[in-house]
Amino acid sequence: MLEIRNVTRRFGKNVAVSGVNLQIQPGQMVGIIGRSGAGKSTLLKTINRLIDPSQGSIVFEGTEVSSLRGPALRRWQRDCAMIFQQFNLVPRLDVLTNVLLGRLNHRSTALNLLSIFSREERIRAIAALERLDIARTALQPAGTLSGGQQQRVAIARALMQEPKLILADEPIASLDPLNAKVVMDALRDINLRDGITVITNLHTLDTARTYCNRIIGMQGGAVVFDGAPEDLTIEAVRLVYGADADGSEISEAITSTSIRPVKVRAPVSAAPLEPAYAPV
Ligand SMILES: Nc1ncnc2c1ncn2[C@@H]1O[C@H](COP(=O)(O)OP(=O)(O)OP(=O)(O)O)[C@@H](O)[C@H]1O
Repeated sequence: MLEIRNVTRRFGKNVAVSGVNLQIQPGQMVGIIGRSGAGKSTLLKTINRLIDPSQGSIVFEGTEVSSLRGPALRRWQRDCAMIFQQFNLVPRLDVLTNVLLGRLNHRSTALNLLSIFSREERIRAIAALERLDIARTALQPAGTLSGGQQQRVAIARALMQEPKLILADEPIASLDPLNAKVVMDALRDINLRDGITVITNLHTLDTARTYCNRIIGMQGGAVVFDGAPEDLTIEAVRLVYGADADGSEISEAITSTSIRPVKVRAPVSAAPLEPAYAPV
């Protein structure tokens, strides 16, 4: 179990995450929603220790990960794979090598310096690519792939880490609806078949409702909603997102980052990943 105990993170005077307490059971698929600046990314990054909490602690299976250093911290970051909106691949390296980079924290520094990967590691990397239906791209430079394919490479790289947790920071925010569905389906498959806990920031409510069995809503750095998708009533949504400044209805395709809502044309439930937003 992952426990976030009274975690606060400040940047100067700005409180990005404020007194967050959460317990996340193994195997959950958790969606974090909230407006831009609500603290979603900061919370995920404190779990992975890309950012350290200013106060509070994070405990995983009885180990306080918020105080780990050196090799123990690297082992935690291996157990806790991270997927980013912008994929974070090495564009000039081929896809297979990008996936193999997921093994780095499993190996000695010498092997890493020599970039020597075993036959078994290569077979596993190809199997991960096959699972995500992109094995045919294995020898292409990662930068030549579409956004959806690159995100699938990033997921294959995460799988190579053999993680206990996958943290995904707006994994579909840069993708078109079809690729967004492919990526979310892949994360759900990993969650269901491998039992890996997935915690993902999402910028649309309908995606959170469709894929997650628990939704956490953040507002001003604090958790203001924590429950099942069916408990996310319109009142709860208003609590998370606040009342719309222009008085327009909050839509299921409400966004948190670089995209802003426009007047919605049709009930979104009919088309879960249909975008009802326009690029800024
Ligand atoms: N490295 C940083 N230095 C200073 N302030 C930061 C830093 N990272 C985040 N913040 C601030 O912390 C607050 C929360 O940011 P965060 O990125 O966690 O929000 P978010 O909910 O993920 O937003 P978005 O959906 O836009 O990514 C914001 O006010 C942001 O400006």
